[in-house]
Amino acid sequence: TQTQFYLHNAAFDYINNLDISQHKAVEIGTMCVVCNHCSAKKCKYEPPGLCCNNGNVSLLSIEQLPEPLLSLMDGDDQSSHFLSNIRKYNSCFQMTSFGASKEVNEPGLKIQGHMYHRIGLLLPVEEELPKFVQIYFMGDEQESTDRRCHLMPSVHTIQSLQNMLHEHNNFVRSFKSVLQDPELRDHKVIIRADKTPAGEHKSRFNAPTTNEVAILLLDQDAGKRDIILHQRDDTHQRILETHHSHDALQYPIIFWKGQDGYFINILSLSSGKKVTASDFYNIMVRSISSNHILKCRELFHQYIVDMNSKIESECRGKELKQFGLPQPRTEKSGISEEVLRETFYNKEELKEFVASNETKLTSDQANVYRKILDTIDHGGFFFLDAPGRTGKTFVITLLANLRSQGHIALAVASSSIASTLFAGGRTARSTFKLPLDLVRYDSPTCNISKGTVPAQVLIEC
Ligand SMILES: Nc1ncnc2c1ncn2[C@@H]1O[C@H](COP(=O)(O)OP(=O)(O)OP(=O)(O)O)[C@@H](O)[C@H]1O
Repeated sequence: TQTQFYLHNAAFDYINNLDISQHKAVEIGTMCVVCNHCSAKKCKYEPPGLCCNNGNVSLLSIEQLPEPLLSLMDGDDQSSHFLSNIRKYNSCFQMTSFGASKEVNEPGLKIQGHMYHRIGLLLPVEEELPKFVQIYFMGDEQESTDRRCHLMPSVHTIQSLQNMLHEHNNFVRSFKSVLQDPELRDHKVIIRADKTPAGEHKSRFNAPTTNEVAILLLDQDAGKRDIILHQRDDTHQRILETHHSHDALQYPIIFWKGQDGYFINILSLSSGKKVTASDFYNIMVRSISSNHILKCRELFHQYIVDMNSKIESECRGKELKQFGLPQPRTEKSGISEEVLRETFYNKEELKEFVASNETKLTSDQANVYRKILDTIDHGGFFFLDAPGRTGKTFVITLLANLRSQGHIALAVASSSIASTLFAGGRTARSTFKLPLDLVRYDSPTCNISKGTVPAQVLIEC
């Protein structure tokens, strides 16, 4: 049936309009299991250690929201309007831009490729309207509200959220103090990617604390992963997903205080091992009544997609076994890349090719072809010589017959150009590791050691 066929290689060939959960072999189910340690919600078959690693990772308790956010999340008159438009409200206050390498033009949040966030200048360049973080520093409170109301025309809510962030958000407060100091106006501001709070050792905690947020260093040397904000130069910087300030700069409605998100050096309290992004965010979305992230509707969806991309980017370069996936077959497991290269032909296609071309052989060609094939089992040497354009290459390509039966047939030629005549063709020099500096050796030998994979390939061919 279509669904049986569909699951084969489904992860590599995603089809948007097929509902994979309908397949009888797929059970996603509801998130009906709650972890005893961290209260994270999980699906039935997710392992116990998936969230907090059986209590080994713990995050700080969630602080109560300040007003007006508390009422807006918890059902005052404005609440339903706010929650229905929460992504728009967040965009009014986000300090970084949100982008993807490919956007899909469909309703809802649909993107493809990599997601990224960029941050620009603290102050707008001349004749440009302030945007993102610049709106916080427009000078006049009313002007900032008006600018934000272009995006979300709800003056009262915008104004009260703006006041809340000016009062509570560590980034806004820190940036403001830099901008207000005339002596610092031409300095760049660095938000360090790796930091240890003054007087503390980083292994003391396994969750970032709010009072270490927004460490701003002026005009020091910046590392590759640091965020640099210029006040004057017209530059935009892409923020790495694994920077601790990434989440707070993009989601001020969720991280109203500028709290840290995941960063790559968080250590587990008990084991001292590094906490992964996946551990961190599984606990972030834990089910406890005070967890306002779960109430953020579309903003929560965006956040989940964004954090998933962060987890994926952290996974790049790791081994499959770390995710419980089967390892590719390697040299140690008996089949190496070299053997795979010589056996990875589509046998059915080759059989068709051979069947349709064998019948075309002239009697002389067929004679040569049969003689070579008959010698395969006990070995032999042949030198095929005939006038040009009489079909020597044609006969040799028909030795695809061997590959169609799963045998190894190495196609080698003396030059690279000649080797392109054959499928899988390589130069004799590289295939047999022929020594090039014949002058220096009395009896030069090929550099293929016994018991190695190249030797195995030659033995099998
Ligand atoms: N029996 C055959 N039936 C159909 N086409 C053939 C046959 N033998 C050879 N050809 C075609 O004739 C052309 C020349 O053949 P091929 O390139 O194999 O000759 P060659 O002897 O290798 O030439 P050269 O010595 O110049 O390299 C090719 O297009 C090939 O497909």
